[in-house]
Amino acid sequence: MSDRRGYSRDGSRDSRHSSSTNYPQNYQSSHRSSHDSSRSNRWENSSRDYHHSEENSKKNEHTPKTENSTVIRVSYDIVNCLSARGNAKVGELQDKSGAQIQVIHEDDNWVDVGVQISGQQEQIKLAEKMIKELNSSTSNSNTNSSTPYQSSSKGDGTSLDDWTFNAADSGMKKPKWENERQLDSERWQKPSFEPPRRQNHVESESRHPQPSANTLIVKVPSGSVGRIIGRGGAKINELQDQTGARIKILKDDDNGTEASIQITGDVEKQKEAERLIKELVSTSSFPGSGFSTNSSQPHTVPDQSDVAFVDWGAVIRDSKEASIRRWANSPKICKNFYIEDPEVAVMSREEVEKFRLTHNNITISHYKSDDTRPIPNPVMTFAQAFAHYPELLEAVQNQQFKDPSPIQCQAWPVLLKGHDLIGIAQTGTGKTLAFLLPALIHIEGQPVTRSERQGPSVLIMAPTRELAQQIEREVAKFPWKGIKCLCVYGGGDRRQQIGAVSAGVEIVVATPGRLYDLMQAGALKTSSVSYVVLDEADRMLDLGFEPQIKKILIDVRPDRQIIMTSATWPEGIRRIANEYMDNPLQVCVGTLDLAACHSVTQHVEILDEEDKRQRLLDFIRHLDPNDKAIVFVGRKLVADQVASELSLIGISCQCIHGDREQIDREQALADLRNGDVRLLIATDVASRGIDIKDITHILNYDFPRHAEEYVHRVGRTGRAGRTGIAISFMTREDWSKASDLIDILKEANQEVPPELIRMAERFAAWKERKDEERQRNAADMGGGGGFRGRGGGGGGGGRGGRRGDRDGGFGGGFGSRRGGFGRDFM
Ligand SMILES: Nc1ncnc2c1ncn2[C@@H]1O[C@H](COP(=O)(O)OP(=O)(O)OP(=O)(O)O)[C@@H](O)[C@H]1O
Repeated sequence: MSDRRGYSRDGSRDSRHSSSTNYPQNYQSSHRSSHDSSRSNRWENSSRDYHHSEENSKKNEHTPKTENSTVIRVSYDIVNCLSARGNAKVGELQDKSGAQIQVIHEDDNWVDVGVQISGQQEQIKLAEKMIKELNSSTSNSNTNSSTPYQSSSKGDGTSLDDWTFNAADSGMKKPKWENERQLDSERWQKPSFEPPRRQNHVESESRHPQPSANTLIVKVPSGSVGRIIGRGGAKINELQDQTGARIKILKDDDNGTEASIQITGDVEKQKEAERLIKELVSTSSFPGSGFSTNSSQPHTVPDQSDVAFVDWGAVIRDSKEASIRRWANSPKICKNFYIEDPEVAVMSREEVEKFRLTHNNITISHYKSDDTRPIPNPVMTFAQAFAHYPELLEAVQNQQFKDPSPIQCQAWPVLLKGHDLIGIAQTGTGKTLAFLLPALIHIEGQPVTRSERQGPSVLIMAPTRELAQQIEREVAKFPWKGIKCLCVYGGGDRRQQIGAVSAGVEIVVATPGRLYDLMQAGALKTSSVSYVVLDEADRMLDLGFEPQIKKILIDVRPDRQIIMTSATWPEGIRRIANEYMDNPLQVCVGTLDLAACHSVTQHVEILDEEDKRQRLLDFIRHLDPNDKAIVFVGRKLVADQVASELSLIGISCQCIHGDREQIDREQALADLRNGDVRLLIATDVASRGIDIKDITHILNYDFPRHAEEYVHRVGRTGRAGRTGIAISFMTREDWSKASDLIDILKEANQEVPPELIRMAERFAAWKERKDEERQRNAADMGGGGGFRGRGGGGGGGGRGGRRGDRDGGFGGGFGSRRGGFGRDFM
């Protein structure tokens, strides 16, 4: 009988292995994660626990636990706390409670925020209790602060100290290897529910003011508080980063018209923060945005009429001029190396349009409307781009590529002409080579000889170590003129990296954090850098690298050439483009909407959480021995659990996530690349850029939090013109993501399961009901205006132009994607 849930290579479901209960040979060895004895102990221990948990699950067979979901409403203070440091607290609470916790950001609600908790009843209860504790720890520190936490379910008042015991007593699975972790990490120590470090710091300062930590209290209209906090705390974090002061929302006044903002730090920082807050409040559409200050320190704070508003336009102009002055005496650089091939030059307009259309609809446009420079025609062959660099052409031809990919056809003329470029093309379509070959020519063509330069000429920034290493590997495929490339990333040997930089390299590929670190230490000089690439720029912003990127770019000469590439182009990244690029040309292949690679067949399965494990086994069972698959999960803990459980039943696999040692992460990818294992369990640390050509299947075991991540995960298969299959498990907790997924499936002409459509409809109806309820509540409160009133003009800001930025949609996780969202889940 056919197993209707099997998938064949061409994407159709088949029954090839339905009668077999054995796993393919390749999946029968043990889990290859061990490089040291402690780790192998860990897997041995987990083996015992796995069997133990199997016994438990057998015992529980007749008392199935149902997945539930509840939504509680919490204040922005709590959300700040939850989402700070890349949602560290959410990850921690999820790990501890076993529940899924998701903040539901609503566009037009500045009053409070819904937090959805899903899982087993006891998990929900536990998570709720912990959030509640979090709430009280936050509100305790906010003297006189009211407690805006409301919950639809009751807490029993058990203290957190009890929780450690409750977790064990509740029968929650806690394998031995996790206990082992308890010894060397704080993860399983008695839970501490302090707010993240920065907030903590504020609190301790406010309780015990120190001479250097001055405190300034600023009054603002209550209705403007939401704007100061920003979505998920994004604005307040930005203000803190920008000024160095610590900012805390204290409370409403008695009649709810004013709120107090506490600013801590030295006087200059306070003033700067106050000025920015004032500007923010004054530019809001809140009527009568009064503003008052009251400081515990002797410095006088002018009232509103005395404070001059900052002309940011002028500030930016000044800073640009200062930068030009700073670099005025630097040697000239050359950016235009383009000699247009005669065949390309004579292409008629119609021919150019036809070529672009038939090459996956290449579009190219000026990014800024007042830019009128001519747009170069695309090249059609490698020779048309590189005939003047025969050795480079030979290196390309050695790769046996048939033709340039569409992004390469159009990007090469643009980059060789010296323009800045925004390059958006589907996953696996050769974006790396698109920026790399012009980079090599740029390095070689500078007037200052390589030996006279003060450091590298090309900086390539990438969001993850693995992607940085992959780019380095791609560079190595094109040896030319002895150009050297170095990859630096956090987790690598810093001293060795410094030594290698000092020895002289032309290209540095780096993650922004380590790059900035080396620059700060004076080990890496950027005075000769004239070509900068931000690869997967949107992801770098998600991971909170924006401050480092900005600081790095300040230290690079302003007339440099900049390239940004990605398969997805959310709103946040446009800001960086506007700020740092010089009239870029934007090349887009395919649609600018989120689009998965069309050579991937996409399937969606709607199931219950508890059925996932079985379906995973079915999936593995139906793989061919030559297939290779990545199974994406949402959390590091789940990655470990799945990998260990598979290994225990004889299925060989590797595992990669952000908590693993760098050497293990590298080994995991190497094993998959070499075919030593054919199955990789991964978090989103592997969702971008990883280029392993023969990956045939992607399984989204946990559905991703953002539409962009869906597109990138799916893009690990079907690369460079191959085909692939992606299967996504969705549970009802993922209902907020259904609509965006439908759009992506439709765009790629994929089958849309009716169940998915119903899921999207149910979510839309729920959202509409909630909106109406909120409107009714606001009307009952007399139109808002108080702290808890509607913020008026503040709503809607920051909505991405891309679907993936929709809150309540894919972004239904934490809307604040800055400040390191992804990191703790990777
Ligand atoms: N013109 C080409 N023809 C065939 N293969 C190519 C061509 N250019 C690059 N490749 C290969 O295609 C693979 C994917 O390229 P690359 O990693 O640059 O894709 P990408 O667009 O950056 O994908 P992602 O968005 O997933 O990072 C690489 O192995 C690369 O060597």
